[in-house]
Amino acid sequence: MNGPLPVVPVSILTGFLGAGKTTLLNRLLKDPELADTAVIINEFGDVSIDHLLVEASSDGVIELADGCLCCTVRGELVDTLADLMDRMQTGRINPLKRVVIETTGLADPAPVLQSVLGNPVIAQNFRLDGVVTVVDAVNGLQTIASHVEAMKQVAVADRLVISKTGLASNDQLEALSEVLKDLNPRAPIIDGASEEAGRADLFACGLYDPATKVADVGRWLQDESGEGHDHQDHHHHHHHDVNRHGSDIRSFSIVHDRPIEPMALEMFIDLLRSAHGDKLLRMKAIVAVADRPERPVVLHGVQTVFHAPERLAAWPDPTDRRTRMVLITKGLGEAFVRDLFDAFTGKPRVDRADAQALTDNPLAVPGMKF
Ligand SMILES: Nc1nc2c(ncn2[C@@H]2O[C@H](COP(=O)(O)OP(=O)(O)OP(=O)(O)O)[C@@H](O)[C@H]2O)c(=O)[nH]1
Repeated sequence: MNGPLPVVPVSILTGFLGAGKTTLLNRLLKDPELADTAVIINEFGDVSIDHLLVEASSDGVIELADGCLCCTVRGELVDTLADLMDRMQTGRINPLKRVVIETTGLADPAPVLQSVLGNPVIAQNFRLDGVVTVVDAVNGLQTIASHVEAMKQVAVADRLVISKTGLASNDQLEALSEVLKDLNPRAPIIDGASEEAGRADLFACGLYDPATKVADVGRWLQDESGEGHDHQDHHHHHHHDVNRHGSDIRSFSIVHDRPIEPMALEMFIDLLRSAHGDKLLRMKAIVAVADRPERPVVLHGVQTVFHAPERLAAWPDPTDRRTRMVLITKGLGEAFVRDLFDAFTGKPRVDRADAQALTDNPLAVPGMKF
């Protein structure tokens, strides 16, 4: 038999909704240095899209679906790490050089860190080596000011990567850097567009040390280490984990099985963005568009910013060509968005306005002008 396996470094990739975690990860995974890396991704919502968009060979990506890593799925993370160790020990997988955990954008990082730092079994086999936090240059300031999770993600980081620098002004970048330095004076700030951000050693930060962070970090970790924490309470209630993040935050999805007319899609997105963008924390979709249904379009909305749509060459899973849309909203109800979608995609209901009525009468929906 072989001797004990070396302790595997675990890195955490975090950052608020839509900051650019998956984009950065996809870039990093091209570095051959990350060949023997297991990636654990976690997303909100009952419809999975992320795993379709991470460009790694599928056996390296483990998905923890449905729920947020800092809440319901925390136990699942510990089980997954234990299972990886078991598979290495029994030779079913090659020894891993590293594990990368990509958290959901709403994750409070403290319980995630505590899962690795504070669990005695996990700590025997894994060590926390690097928390990398992605901050969006356009929305970052606003997001840190309004979401405590985003602020904590910055404070716990070993390295801060600013994404979307090309979309922001110098003033925006300077103001953001000031805030980042206040919250986390020791973490280097790296331009996401730089070569440095794309190299595997971004993740290699050395053993995680809360003492190098602002004093609050130690306290957050301490708070999470107690047993009987109310995370358990969320276990049996689908969607309830979202409530940890504020009672007006909702995650829901829309699935549609017929291709959507390009114009209808554009109007739906336009209206959602212009009238309700501030309430739309995140929108992610893979869409069958009627002009070329065999080549789906991927859409990303992050607050009022909608990124350029991307046409995929083919469906990631050819057996499932349904349009899938995941939304995370704050103060914007599921029924409202669903009705709007139905109105534009030609599923009128007897008691509700259909698309024609909506476009004939711009006052029918506030803010709509075509
Ligand atoms: N222009 C530009 N766009 C970016 C950059 N990074 C990410 N994006 C875009 O931002 C959108 C969201 O990026 P993702 O990588 O999916 O963000 P995420 O943090 O993984 O999102 P969640 O998992 O939903 O929290 C996508 O449309 C990306 O193409 C960047 O550096 N520049």
